[in-house]
Amino acid sequence: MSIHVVVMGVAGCGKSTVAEAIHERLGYAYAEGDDFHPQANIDKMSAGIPLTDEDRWPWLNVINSWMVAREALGENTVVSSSALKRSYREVLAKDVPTFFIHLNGSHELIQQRLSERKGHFMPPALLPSQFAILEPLAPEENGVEISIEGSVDEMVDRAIEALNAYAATVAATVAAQTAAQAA
Ligand SMILES: Nc1ncnc2c1ncn2[C@@H]1O[C@H](COP(=O)(O)OP(=O)(O)OP(=O)(O)O)[C@@H](O)[C@H]1O
Ligand SMILES: O=C(O)[C@H](O)[C@@H](O)[C@H](O)[C@H](O)CO
Repeated sequence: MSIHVVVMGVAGCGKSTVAEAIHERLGYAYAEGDDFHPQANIDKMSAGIPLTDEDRWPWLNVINSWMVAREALGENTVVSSSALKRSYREVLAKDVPTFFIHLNGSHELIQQRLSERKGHFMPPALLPSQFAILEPLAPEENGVEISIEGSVDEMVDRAIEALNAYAATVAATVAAQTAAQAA
């Protein structure tokens, strides 16, 4: 069983930064979730208009298909995707065991990081609309919430520590299944 990670949270929380670090440090196949948006979605956000559920379903399904294809190849994956609502996460995790890492921080901190970022289509003015629909992970969902406070290295270390703990539980489950089959 492969491991599939979605790094989630509102725009500018650090998803790409953390997902790239997981790719670099652990070798998981990596995709930038924004690259799967149809051009119409990018145009809409660039114009300062929040996406609707209808805008997001096709995008979420394409990301899910990407993960399902890699699961079939036995690859581990990491992808950045805001995954703001539980219903979105259910689409992402369809037919593939998915671990969510929610990067959480204050509106003020993320607004500040967004306003300092250069060359990205997402206007900082859309941040309130992202927080307005954000549904944090429920206890029964497969994932963890980590703080984005501090340096990039501190944030990445927290994410990798959480992922390693999850990977250990997956390895233990696989070992137990193998032992049961051999018995
Ligand atoms: N811990 C941190 N300390 C300082 N700056 C950070 C930290 N984490 C991320 N940043 C910076 O904040 C900005 C947003 O990070 P990033 O682009 O990774 O977020 P994102 O969630 O992928 O954004 P989007 O959803 O818009 O694609 C970037 O300029 C990044 O370099
Ligand atoms: O669901 C959404 O509204 C979008 O995915 C946004 O979150 C952006 O794509 C991303 O965060 C880039 O800033």
